[in-house]
Amino acid sequence: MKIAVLPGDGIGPEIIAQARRVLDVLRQDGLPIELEEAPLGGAGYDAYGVPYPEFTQKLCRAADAVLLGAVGGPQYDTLDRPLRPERGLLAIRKDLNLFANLRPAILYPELANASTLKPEVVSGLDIMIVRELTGDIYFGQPRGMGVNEQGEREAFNTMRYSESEVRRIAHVAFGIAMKRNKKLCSVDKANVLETTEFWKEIMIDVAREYPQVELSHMYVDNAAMQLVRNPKQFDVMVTGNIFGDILSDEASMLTGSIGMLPSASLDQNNKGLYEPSHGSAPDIAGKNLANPLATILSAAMMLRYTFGKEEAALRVENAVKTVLAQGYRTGDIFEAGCQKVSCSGMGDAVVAAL
Ligand SMILES: NC(=O)c1ccc[n+]([C@@H]2O[C@H](COP(=O)([O-])OP(=O)(O)OC[C@H]3O[C@@H](n4cnc5c(N)ncnc54)[C@H](O)[C@@H]3O)[C@@H](O)[C@H]2O)c1
Ligand SMILES: CC(C)[C@H](C(=O)O)[C@@H](O)C(=O)O
Ligand SMILES: [Mg+2]
Repeated sequence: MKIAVLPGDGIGPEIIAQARRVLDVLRQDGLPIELEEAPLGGAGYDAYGVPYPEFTQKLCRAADAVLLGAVGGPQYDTLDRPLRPERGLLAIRKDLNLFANLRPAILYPELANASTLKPEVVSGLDIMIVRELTGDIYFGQPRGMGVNEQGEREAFNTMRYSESEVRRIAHVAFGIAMKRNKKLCSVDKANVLETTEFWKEIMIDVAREYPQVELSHMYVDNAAMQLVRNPKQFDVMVTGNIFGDILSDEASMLTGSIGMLPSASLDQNNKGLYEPSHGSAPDIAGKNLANPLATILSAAMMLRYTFGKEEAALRVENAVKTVLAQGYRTGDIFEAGCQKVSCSGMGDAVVAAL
């Protein structure tokens, strides 16, 4: 089980350290886990002058899976655009063809009060957001900044999807829906954007191969509203890169915190990159305050999706449930009556629960 570990920037190294401790326990108990670290993002720029250095590329291409902390930080925001940390993240996703991003928003019952919604609206929440990750306005050409025909400065990006890109993510989403409750909601803006009208058309076409799945469609603005009105109407949601980015951050708060939302980014063969959905949290970086659970839960997703180690994945997820039931909380999910712990303190608790 060859895992490339990319701590990245900001809180990245702190949360990755805790996930590594979890993997160390599993290794001691017999899983043949091999970990090797490399820099990505700002750390890549600092070490090699580019956000996705060749050293990192080689390691990640040779690995079975990649575990990533987060990238980015204000100190890098003034770099030339291609050198910015976030470009390193986009580059590795494209390089490894990680087109299917799974972001499960699950409410642990102990965190019902941490959710921004009333407990009765979110209790039992379990949504899987399937986000297309290597297309859309993130990658569409042309893009850039320049001067238009009138001599005025302008900037542009292109929302673009090919048929094969939409078909393959549709199959992933329908496949997941088949294993769950056979309900899939495709989120688009087909009333305005050709790209997503096309998306919707292809979703309807692929649906013919999955007659047991009930496919519905929703405009993204309504979906954003419905997620905070009545989120339990959703089971699996499938959407494009930018809508999925935004809706998954929104959904994270239904579960109590962005620090609880893991993710898997998969290629056609379940090789994957696993990372929390949040960023490098510069406001709390270096203070041992970050919630490491999204990263630890991402490691559990890695055990499940890339390595097929369902039992080990459940063991990690159950350890997370245990520490929440024991009352351990980092600041982002803290409530009166619970025990406040640091990032490493949460790691201690998870290791003890394992
Ligand atoms: N996948 C990634 O690596 C990724 C994702 C999102 C943003 N970013 C980058 O991260 C930097 C900061 O972005 P941002 O501030 O918009 O988003 P962010 O997710 O880093 O932070 C948003 C808020 O959530 C809090 N937060 C995030 N993760 C947390 C955790 N584990 N525990 C407790 N609190 C947590 C932060 O303290 C902050 O208040 C930017 O450079 C951005 O581009 C990277
Ligand atoms: C940092 C950024 C490139 C990234 C994205 O937009 O995909 C992040 O917000 C995420 O959700 O993983
Ligand atoms: Mg995001």
